[in-house]
Amino acid sequence: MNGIVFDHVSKHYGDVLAVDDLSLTIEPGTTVALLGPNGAGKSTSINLLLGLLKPSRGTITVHGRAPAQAVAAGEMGAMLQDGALIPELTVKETVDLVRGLYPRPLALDDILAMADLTAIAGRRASRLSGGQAQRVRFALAVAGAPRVLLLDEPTAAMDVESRLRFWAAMHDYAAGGRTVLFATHYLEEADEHSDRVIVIARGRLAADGTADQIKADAGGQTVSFSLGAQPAAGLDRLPGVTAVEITDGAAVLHTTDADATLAGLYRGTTLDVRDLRLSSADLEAAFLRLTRES
Ligand SMILES: Nc1ncnc2c1ncn2[C@@H]1O[C@H](COP(=O)(O)OP(=O)(O)OP(=O)(O)O)[C@@H](O)[C@H]1O
Repeated sequence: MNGIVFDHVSKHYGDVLAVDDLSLTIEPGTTVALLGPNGAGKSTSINLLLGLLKPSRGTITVHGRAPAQAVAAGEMGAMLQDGALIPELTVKETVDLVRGLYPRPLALDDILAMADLTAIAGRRASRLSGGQAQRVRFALAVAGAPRVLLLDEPTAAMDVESRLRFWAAMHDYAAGGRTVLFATHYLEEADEHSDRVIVIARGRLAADGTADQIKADAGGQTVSFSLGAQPAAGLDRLPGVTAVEITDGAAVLHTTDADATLAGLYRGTTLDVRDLRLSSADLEAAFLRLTRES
C-alpha cells in the first residue's frame, strides 16, 4: 500500500489557488523535503495532509485512509509553525501529557533522549529558548510513535547548534522506517537531510527527485575558460552544450554533459583554451531556475 498519495489535489482560498492540481506518491520510509519559495503552498499541502483543510478538488490518502482517519488512528504526528506550549508545565510533564493521548506511545525517557531534552526535562516551558521549545514540539510530534511525521519549517527559529541537534533527532526517528515530510526554505537542509526533494512553486509541482538529480536536470554544469580574441563560433554546437555566454573574452558553456563538452572542445576545435574551470550548478541555481520557470 502506498504511503502518502495526492491525486490531482487543488485548494482554493477564495480567488487564491494555493495548491494547483498536485499529484504525487510518497513511499513509506522515505524522508522528503518539500521545498518552495514563500507562498508556494507548502503549509497548505501539510494542512491538507493532516485533514485540517479539505481539498477543493482531488483526494489525499495516507496508508489507504483519509487524512482525518489516519490522524485519529495515531498514524501521523506533526510539528507546525505555531504550536503553543503550556507555560507552567515542565518539559517532562508536557511530553508525558501528550504521550498519554496515544494508544502506543514511545517511552518517555526515549522521547526525551531523542529530542535531546533529558538535561532540561525539569525546566518549565516558559523558560525555554526558541530552539529548546522547537525540540519540545518535535518531542510532542513523535510521542505517539506515528508512522508519518510532518514538519513545517522545523528549524525556522533555531541557531546553528540547535539545527544540528534537531536534524540528528529527525534522522534517529526516520531510521525506524518511518516517513518524514518536512517543509523548508533552506536548500542546504533539503540537500543534506532528505532522500527526495519535491519543489513546488505557485502550488504546482516544479521538480521531484533526489537533490543530485534536480541539480543535474535543472542546473547542469558549466565549463568556463578564457577565450581571448579567438572566435566563439561553433561553441554552441559542442556536445551537451545548452547555452554559451561570452563576456570580455571569457567563455561560459552550460552543459548537461561536461565530459563530452570537454572532449569536443579539445578534439573538435583548434582553440587555445586557458584557465579552464569546471563547476556543478548548486541546488540554489537549480531551485531559482525551476521556480522562475513554473
Ligand atoms: N487562510 C488563507 N486565506 C487566504 N489565502 C491563504 C490562506 N493561507 C494561505 N493563503 C495563500 O495561499 C498561498 C499558499 O500559502 P502557503 O502558506 O501554503 O505557502 P507556503 O509555501 O507555506 O509559504 P511560506 O513559505 O511563506 O510559509 C499564498 O498565496 C497564501 O497567501
